[in-house]
Amino acid sequence: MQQPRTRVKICGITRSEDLEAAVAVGADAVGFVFYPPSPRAVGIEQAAALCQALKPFVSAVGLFVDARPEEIEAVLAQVPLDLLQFHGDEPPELCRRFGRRWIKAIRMRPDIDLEAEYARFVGTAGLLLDAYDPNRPGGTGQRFDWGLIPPRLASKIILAGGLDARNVAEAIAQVRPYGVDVSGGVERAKGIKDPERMASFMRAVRDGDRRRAGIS
Ligand SMILES: O=C(O)c1ccccc1N[C@@H]1O[C@H](COP(=O)(O)O)[C@@H](O)[C@H]1O
Repeated sequence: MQQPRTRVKICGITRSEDLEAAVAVGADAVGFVFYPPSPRAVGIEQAAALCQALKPFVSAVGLFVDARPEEIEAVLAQVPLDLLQFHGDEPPELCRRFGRRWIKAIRMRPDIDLEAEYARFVGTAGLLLDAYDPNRPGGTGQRFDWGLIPPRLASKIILAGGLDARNVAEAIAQVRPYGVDVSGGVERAKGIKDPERMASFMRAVRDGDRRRAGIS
């Protein structure tokens, strides 16, 4: 079998130079946060302009947190998103109604039954797992217990939550996820990415891929 390549999304892009740097280091996807309380939030016109600069074969992901359907439609009318990321308490019916591919974020707590969540969100392209924080819906820079992930689901999982260049190789070797998603771990300030941190993160991901393939 081919050596697996863990897909990488760099989330919370707000500036064209950060988008270019993310693509240059090999990100498979970039994320735009349409959640106004976030320090990484972007407006519709800003995101549309950023997407124009996106190279082929790199996906644009739109992140929403319990947005109203008309707010999501307004974004979709102007921003060419490839994938929707639902990071709140959206029910499956809402996730499915836009005719776009989507992923559902699950905030991990010890009592979560991930098999049941995967069965509930029929049609999802994957489950994005993030740390649970009672006060913030995501982007907290916190990790969760990776041991809560059933190995059977690994190929459906996009691992997130407190990842950075120091821990992502171990995360990949242990969880063997389809992809990883990072925001705070590659920033120098909220919403401002650091090219060096993005490059080290990508190197660490490839290191994790070698470890998961048993090549070290
Ligand atoms: O980035 C944000 O501000 C954000 C706000 C609300 C929900 C999710 C958000 N980001 C997502 O959070 C995870 C983990 O981020 P971090 O690497 O721990 O900083 C990631 O999936 C982002 O897409």
